[in-house]
This record gives sequence, structure tokens and C-alpha cells, in this order.
Amino acid sequence: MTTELAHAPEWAAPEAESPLDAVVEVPGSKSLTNRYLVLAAIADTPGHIRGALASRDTVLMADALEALGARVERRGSDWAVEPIRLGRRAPFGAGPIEVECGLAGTVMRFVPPVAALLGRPVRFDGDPEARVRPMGPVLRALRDLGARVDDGPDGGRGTLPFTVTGPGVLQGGLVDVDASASSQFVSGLLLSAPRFAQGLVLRHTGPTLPSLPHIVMTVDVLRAAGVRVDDSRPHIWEVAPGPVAGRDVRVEPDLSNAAPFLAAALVAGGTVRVPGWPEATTQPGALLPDLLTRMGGRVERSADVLAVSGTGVVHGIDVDLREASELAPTIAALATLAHGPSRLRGIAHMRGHETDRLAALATEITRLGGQAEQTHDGLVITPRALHGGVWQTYRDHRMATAGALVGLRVSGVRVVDVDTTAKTLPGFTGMWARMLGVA
Ligand SMILES: O=C(O)C1=C[C@@H](OP(=O)(O)O)[C@@H](O)[C@H](O)C1
Ligand SMILES: C=C(OP(=O)(O)O)C(=O)O
Repeated sequence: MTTELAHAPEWAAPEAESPLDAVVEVPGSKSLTNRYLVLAAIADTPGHIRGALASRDTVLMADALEALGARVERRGSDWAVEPIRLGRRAPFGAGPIEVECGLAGTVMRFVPPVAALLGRPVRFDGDPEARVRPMGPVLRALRDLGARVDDGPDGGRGTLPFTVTGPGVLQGGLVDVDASASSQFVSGLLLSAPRFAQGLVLRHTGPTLPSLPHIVMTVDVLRAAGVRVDDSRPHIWEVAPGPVAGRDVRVEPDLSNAAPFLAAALVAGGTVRVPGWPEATTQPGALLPDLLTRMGGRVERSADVLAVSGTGVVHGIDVDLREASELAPTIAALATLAHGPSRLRGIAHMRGHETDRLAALATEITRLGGQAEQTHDGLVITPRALHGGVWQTYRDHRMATAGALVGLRVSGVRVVDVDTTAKTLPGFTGMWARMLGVA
């Protein structure tokens, strides 16, 4: 967990005064926008992304790909992509290209394999908090596949900053990756793999694998772009070398960003509706209807609208969230307001997210008088009467939305640096106020 911010502004989280009756339009998925961007940047023909999320993480991705030679023309949520002209030789002696990752896991894990396709050094760095996020397995894999990676003295730090220099044509082939710290290690390598001379056979070697739906999402978008992917063997993915089609795609709403709004209906009572809910999706938010039902909500779907209703009574839950750790801060906030105890399991890797989320949640819940203990792979939360106070967010967008959720019920919660939500959801406080009818 990184240090608390000394002088960051505090946002008085509004309490819910009455049951909700709201429609919340949620912008596009971060994970899909950034996958579509990477694939469009290495495609053979131009692409078009409609309903793109315009947030810090996706702007960083577009800027990173532009630095590598793509062009991303952004008009609102309509983004047109001219791919990188791969194979064109970089000017001799040209200095390194600089890529700024911010705190975006998708940028720091998905872009280095693209950089390895160029014959020119690309230097990656990011926020101070990003310099502790795990990268080692990606860097080792890129070396094994034929790129040069400089990440500091003594065999490398395995974190940002680092420099990737590709050989011009990356051979690819067989590589072993321990992805127990992040599924993004797998997704990043798979996304660029159709451009490796021999494609890629990636074997996951670690004891656990988080966020499998996000790997399924990667396979799905690759196939939709005409790439052959064999995922028939557990924990082995094989990507054939070949063309990548530039496509015209529409991004689904970000279901993980819908989570705090839908959860608000359980806390405040009433109903929250999210339009555009996909019929089928690879987003981990697909688990929300089940999770929110188990915690006391009533979930209904009519056409493309998902409606969640609540009574203000929240049930505790015992749940393995390894497939959907993005939802864990929302579930933890709900658990803090529940009638019975909760246990969240399978999420040890969240210690390497934007912040150590297990420590951050336990600290902030405890600060407001709640009881939350870390286990080896999650949290045990025992409801207690809470009081108002400061809720630190550690530059983590999902800590901020979790604080807002607690503040619906607990008077006087002050969320520090709420604008950190701009990582994936600019305008969060306005959306929250509109949902509450106080905008
Ligand atoms: O590939 C992706 O788009 C993501 C994968 C997951 O990462 P981890 O496997 O590191 O949890 C998820 O938590 C993150 O928000 C987005
Ligand atoms: C873990 C997350 O982000 P990132 O893509 O930076 O890993 C997240 O959004 O919950």
C-alpha cells in the first residue's frame, strides 16, 4: 500500500436520503477499449472503435500506441485508428521512444510486446505507485522470445522503468510464464503474438491464475480479428502468426464500473437500471447479477436494461472472487454494511493492483470503526456500527468508489482524492449525484 496523500482534497460522500430510482449510463469498458486499441495498432488495415472509453487509462494507451507509430484520431467516444507500419526500419541511431504508463496495468503489460515488434528502444515508466506493480514475468518472456530488456542493474528489478528493444522481427515460439500475479501477463503477450514470426505458445506455470475471464476476453477479440487461437488445453494458449483485421467495433459498457451504482440500490433501497447490458460478455461484471442477488438484491433484465432493486438490507457473503477481483472493492464495501459476516477469497493478487487493495480496504474499513481482517488470500469482514471520517484512496479508482458506497449509509465519510476515479470513470461524482437525485 502506498502512503496516504498529504494535502489531497476531500469529497463529502453524499448519504442516501431516500430509495433510489435511477438510470445510469455507464461508459465503455476499459479492458475492451484497450484491447481493441492494441489490436487496431498492429492490424493490416485501419480500424474504428465506437463507444470507446475516454479515461486516463485509455488515453494513456492511445498515446502509447501513437508513440510507437499508430495514429488514434479521437472524437468523443469515436476513435479511428491508423495502424503502426510494422516492418519499416527505424532511423539508425534514433533515441528511445518514451511510453508513459501512468498506473495502468493494461498499458504496462500490453504495450511492451508491441514495442518488441519495433527495431528501436522503447522506454517505459509510470506513476510512483506503478513502479512496484509486478512486471517480471512479462520482461522475462520478452527476453526469451528474442527482445532485449534493460530494467536496471543486478539482473533487473522486474518493475518499471525498463527499456525494450526488439530485434526488428521477433521470432516468438514457446514461452513459459508464471501469471499468478496477473492475467495481464498472458493477455499482453497473446495480443501481439500474431505478429511474432512463429506466433506463440504460452504456458502458464504458476500455482494460481487470476482473472480468467479477462484472458477469455483476449482470445475472443483476437479471434474476432481473424487470428487463430487454440485454447483447448488448460493454461496453454497457442496463437498462429498471420494477419490481423482492422475492424469496426462497438465497446460494451464497463460492467465493473457499473458495480458501485448497482450495489447502491442494495444499500439505499430502490432501483438502479443500467442500459446497454450485453446479452453475453467476457467481462467479469457478468458475475454481478449473481453476486448482488446473493447479497440481498433483486435483479431483473428487460431488453438490454439490467435493473437491481434493494431494500437496504444487505446479506453477508462467502465468495471466491479470483475471476472478478475488479468487483472485490464494491463487494467489500457492501459487506461492511451487511447484517452478517463476509469472507472474500482467491484475491491475493490484489496486493499488486493500483495499491495493495487488501491492506487498503482493511485499513479504511477499520478507520471508520468497522472490522476487516486480511487473510492469506482475501478479507474477512464483520459488520459493526460505523462512524464518519476520512477514507483514503491511495490513487486507486476502486477504493474511491468503495468509499462512496459506504458513505451512502454512514454520515460524514470524506473520500480523499475522489478524482482518482478518472483512471476509468471521469465524471464519477456527477454520475453519483445524479443517481441520488442531488445533482
Ligand atoms: O486484462 C484486463 O483488462 C484486466 C485484467 C485484470 O487484471 P489482474 O489479472 O491483474 O487482476 C483486472 O483486474 C484488470 O482490471 C483488467
Ligand atoms: C486492477 C485494475 O486495473 P489495472 O488495469 O491497472 O490492473 C482495476 O481496474 O481494477
